[in-house]
Amino acid sequence: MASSPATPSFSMFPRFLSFAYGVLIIFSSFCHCRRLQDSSPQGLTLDSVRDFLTREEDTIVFSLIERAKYPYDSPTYDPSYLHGKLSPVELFVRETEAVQAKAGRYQNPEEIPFFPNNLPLSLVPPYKFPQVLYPAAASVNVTKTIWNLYFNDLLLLFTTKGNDGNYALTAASDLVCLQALSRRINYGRFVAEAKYRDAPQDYDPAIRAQDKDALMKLLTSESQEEVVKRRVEKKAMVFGQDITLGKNYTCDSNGNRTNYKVDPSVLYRLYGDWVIPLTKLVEAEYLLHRLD
Ligand SMILES: O=C(O)C(=O)C[C@]1(C(=O)O)C=C[C@@H](O)C=C1
Repeated sequence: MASSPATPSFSMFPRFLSFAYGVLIIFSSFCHCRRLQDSSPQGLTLDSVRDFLTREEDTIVFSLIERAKYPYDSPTYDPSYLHGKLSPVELFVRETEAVQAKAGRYQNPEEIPFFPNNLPLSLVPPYKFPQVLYPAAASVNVTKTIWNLYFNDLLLLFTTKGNDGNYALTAASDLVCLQALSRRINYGRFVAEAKYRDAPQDYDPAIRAQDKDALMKLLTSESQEEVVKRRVEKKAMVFGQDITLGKNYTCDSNGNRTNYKVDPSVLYRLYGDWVIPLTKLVEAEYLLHRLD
């Protein structure tokens, strides 16, 4: 029996709907990709990367304040304590990084593990983080230096002597400090990329000559460094003071409070001697590969 003229167009309707839906999906994902492509180059400016570094200061200051709740707790750093090759802190960091890798932490190019070998794959669906770094330079990092610096020098400057048995808590606090420092310092890759995009003509000759000293000079802003050191010292004063309802805090002869949880001068020194120089080193090493 011949079908009525209305029947074929009715049966086409679901196919038309799925076709329209398909077009809509393709169009919306195209718009999404365009947004990512559009936003990344414009979003990466010297102001935006400096905003990121400023916000990271809060995380660093708070993480040191948290670690300072516990004494040094030397068994945390002693491999013989576990009768093996790893100290409790190294065991803690390796195991935590494995869990965080599964949860997708290292999909974000801002995050770099301390022990990248043999990490499990992420179990979460990939997220399209904007890829703003130059691929040949993106893997530059100084995590090993940060690790050694933290345990050999920094920790002793802001923890009290002693042992209260809280080794898991000290190791957990150490990892938060390490991750905050690493994120800040290795963000030098993004700072360098922003500076390079601003004025490639200034950097290209030094990159071609592989002249690290010249790059260091170009990257340095002494006035900005002073602002950063003073601000982080002030944050240590504000975040690390005891909050009381009465005026029962201790003061020095100038009337300044003295009972901070982490000595603000340690923060000034940490930034002046290590954080800023290492960030600059990352910036320079990144740029050395910017034309590879
Ligand atoms: O803000 C910049 O221009 C940076 O490169 C960052 C930074 C820093 O680590 O805080 C590093 C080098 C400059 O001399 C000033 C500051």
